[in-house]
Amino acid sequence: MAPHGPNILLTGTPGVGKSTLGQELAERTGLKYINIGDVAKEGELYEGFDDQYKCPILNEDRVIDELDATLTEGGNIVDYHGCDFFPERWFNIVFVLRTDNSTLYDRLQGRGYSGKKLEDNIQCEIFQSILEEARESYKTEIVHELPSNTPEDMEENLEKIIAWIAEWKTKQSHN
Ligand SMILES: Nc1ncnc2c1ncn2[C@@H]1O[C@H](COP(=O)(O)OP(=O)(O)O)[C@@H](O)[C@H]1O
Repeated sequence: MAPHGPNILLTGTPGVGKSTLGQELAERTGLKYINIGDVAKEGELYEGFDDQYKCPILNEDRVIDELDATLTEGGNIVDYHGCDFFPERWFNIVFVLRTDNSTLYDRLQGRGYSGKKLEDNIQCEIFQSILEEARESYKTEIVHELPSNTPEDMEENLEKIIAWIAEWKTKQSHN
């Protein structure tokens, strides 16, 4: 039995609610919440700067090296707006959060996004780019979409994931 619990990936376009859900889920389950953006910032795991988006470029290999031991142990909730560079073996389940365009637009504007950055993120959601990325990177049966528009959605998502964790643990104890 894996004593630390499963590894869960929360992914989706920026602003869909990954960190809000992930932090609350960690509080309720005792799993460890890992925000890839924060890990990169703390360890300065970057390789250059993106002039168009005015943000540093993630050094994906260094992020993987930094987290591999923790993820191999299990019991983590990982939050990132991308999913194709993580080792497939890291995750037991992948949730792709989805938000309606107008709601996402308001959230990103509220966060100070504007111009091309705002439009590109809305397009990313319209084209369901992250959902496709997840389906290409993991077994489709472990990839699940979750609506993330309202506080009620968030509560339902929490309950759904907590129920899944309980089921996962039961299965582990029978192995
Ligand atoms: N299910 C939800 N219903 C309403 N507001 C939400 C929901 N999920 C997130 N939010 C709000 O949307 C904003 C972006 O959420 P955040 O968790 O930072 O997104 P992400 O981590 O995906 O970038 C925050 O202001 C948060 O309070």
